[in-house]
Amino acid sequence: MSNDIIKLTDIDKRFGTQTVLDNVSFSVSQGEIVGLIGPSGAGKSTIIKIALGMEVSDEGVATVFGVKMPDREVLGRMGYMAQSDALYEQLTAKENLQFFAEMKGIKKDVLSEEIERVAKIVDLTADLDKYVVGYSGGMKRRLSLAIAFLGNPKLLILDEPTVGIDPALRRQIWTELQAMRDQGHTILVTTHVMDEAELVDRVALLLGGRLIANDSPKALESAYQVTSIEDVFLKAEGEL
Ligand SMILES: Nc1ncnc2c1ncn2[C@@H]1O[C@H](COP(=O)(O)OP(=O)(O)OP(=O)(O)O)[C@@H](O)[C@H]1O
Repeated sequence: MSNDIIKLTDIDKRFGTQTVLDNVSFSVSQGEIVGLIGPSGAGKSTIIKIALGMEVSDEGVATVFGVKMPDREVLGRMGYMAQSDALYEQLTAKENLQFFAEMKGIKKDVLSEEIERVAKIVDLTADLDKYVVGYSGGMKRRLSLAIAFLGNPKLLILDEPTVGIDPALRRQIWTELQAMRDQGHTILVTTHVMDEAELVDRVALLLGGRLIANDSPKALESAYQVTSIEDVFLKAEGEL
């Protein structure tokens, strides 16, 4: 059996006359962190939405855990963090976590413990009783991330999870993502932060609607004869 957790095959996506994805095939295997990078508007969020079944491709097939998307049961098995926060601003952070935990079917007897666990990862323990309307942008991002972590899902799909988060906490979050990976979890993450792209197992570089590179950071740096993913990105962009 294949160990592809996410598998996109021959995906084309158009919005009106604009081709956003052009014959993109892409997979994420069990136990790896894949970083999806590319300039703004390259189609990263669209790939994620197609994997989740939130957008329908014009051509091609998207499966997650071997099941064609969208599928309610599969969605319940993953943690997803969208690019814009979908939070209840008039509730406290703890109430938001309680609500999403119940939606995920987390049992009442472990609820408090689970909320404490995810809040700690994103350093929100002291702010759990505050109303989200008073949260800063970075705090809202952290709360969204904590929601994605609820239930310790086997698959995490994170669209720009660290925007607005300060460097020390970003590092802490990446350490956690790598620990999850080491326990066999699978993570697909988009990022604009190039030093984060150095921390993934595989970088998928999207340019002009096509997947133009898909390899480990070290292999890409060597293929492009540069010393950082940022330079891979710049060189690839210049070559297009
Ligand atoms: N629902 C939609 N209707 C029309 N055009 C869309 C829609 N969604 C995305 N697009 C267009 O598709 C292209 C890719 O968008 P997408 O959000 O996937 O890019 P991205 O790589 O995630 O960008 P960013 O890094 O800025 O988040 C953009 O040109 C965007 O304007």
